[in-house]
Amino acid sequence: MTDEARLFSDRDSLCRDAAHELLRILADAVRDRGAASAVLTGGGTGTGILTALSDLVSAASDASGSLDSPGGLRGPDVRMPDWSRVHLWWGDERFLPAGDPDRNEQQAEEALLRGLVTLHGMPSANIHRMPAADGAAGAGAMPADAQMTGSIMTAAEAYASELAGHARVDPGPDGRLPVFDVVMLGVGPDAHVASLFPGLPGPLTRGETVIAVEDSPKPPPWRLSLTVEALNTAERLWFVVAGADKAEAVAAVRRARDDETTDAARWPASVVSGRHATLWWLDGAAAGQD
Ligand SMILES: O=C1O[C@H](COP(=O)(O)O)[C@@H](O)[C@H](O)[C@H]1O
Repeated sequence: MTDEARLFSDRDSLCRDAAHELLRILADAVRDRGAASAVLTGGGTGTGILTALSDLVSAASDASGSLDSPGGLRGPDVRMPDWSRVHLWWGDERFLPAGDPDRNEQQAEEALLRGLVTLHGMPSANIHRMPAADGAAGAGAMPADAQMTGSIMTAAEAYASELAGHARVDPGPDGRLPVFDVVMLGVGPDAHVASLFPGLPGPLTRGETVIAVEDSPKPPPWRLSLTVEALNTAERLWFVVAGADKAEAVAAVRRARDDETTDAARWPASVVSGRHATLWWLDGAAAGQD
C-alpha cells in the first residue's frame, strides 16, 4: 500500500488539521463500533496536536453552550466523540517518576487530558498511561540501578497485560491488542519511532507487544515502547513530523520503505505501517522544501 503525504506550511497548521482529522476518526469509530482508541506520541509535534485538539474541543463546547453529548454536533464542522467511549494509549514512555515533566503522559496531561476528564466526561480509567518508575511496577521511589532492570521488565509486562485486557473481541491481526484506530508516531532525526532506536534490539524484537529499553541514546535511557508488531496492528498509522532537523531522516525512511531489503535495525521508522493507511503529516521543513 502506498503511503500518503500531507504537506503544511508550518507545524501549527499541521497540528490543527491532524487534530481535526483525529476527532473525526474517533467520532466515526464510536458511532460505528461503539468505541474508539488512539495511541499518542510524545515530542513537539505529537504534543502540539493534543494542544490543537484541546482548542477545538473548547471552541466547539463554547459554541454549543453546553457540555458534549454522545454523537452531538459541536461547532460548524467539528463532531465530538462521546469521550466516555474513547481510550487513549501511548506508543512509548520515559521510565521516570510520575509527574516528571519529561514523561510523555505529563505533557499530554497538561495539553489535553486534564480538560477531557474534568470538562468532557472522559473517565480517567480510559487513559492508559504506561507505568512510572515510582509506581506499582517500580520500587517505591526511583529504583536504584540494580533494581531498575527488574522494575522496568515488570512495567513492560504490566502494560502488555493492560493492552491484552482491552483486546479486540473479534481477534484480528493480534488478539493481544485493542483496535487502534489511529497510532501517531514522531520520527527522530536518527529515524527512531516510539522508543525503537537504530542499533538497539527494539526494532528487531518479535513475539512481544511491549518492551523495556535500558540504553536509549536519547535521554532518558530507560524507556518503555510498543514493538513493531504492536504498532503495525494500527488501522491508520500517522507519522507526525516537523522541523528541518528531521528532513534527512524523513527522506531516507521514505526511500527505505520502498526497498524490500531495508534494514529495520538502521531505519526503525521504515518498518511500521498501518493496516489500512499510512499517512505522513509533514511541514515544509521536514519534507525538505525549505
Ligand atoms: O523521545 C521521544 O522522541 C520522539 C520524537 O520527538 P520529537 O520532539 O523529535 O518529535 C517521540 O515521538 C517519542 O514519543 C518520544 O519519547
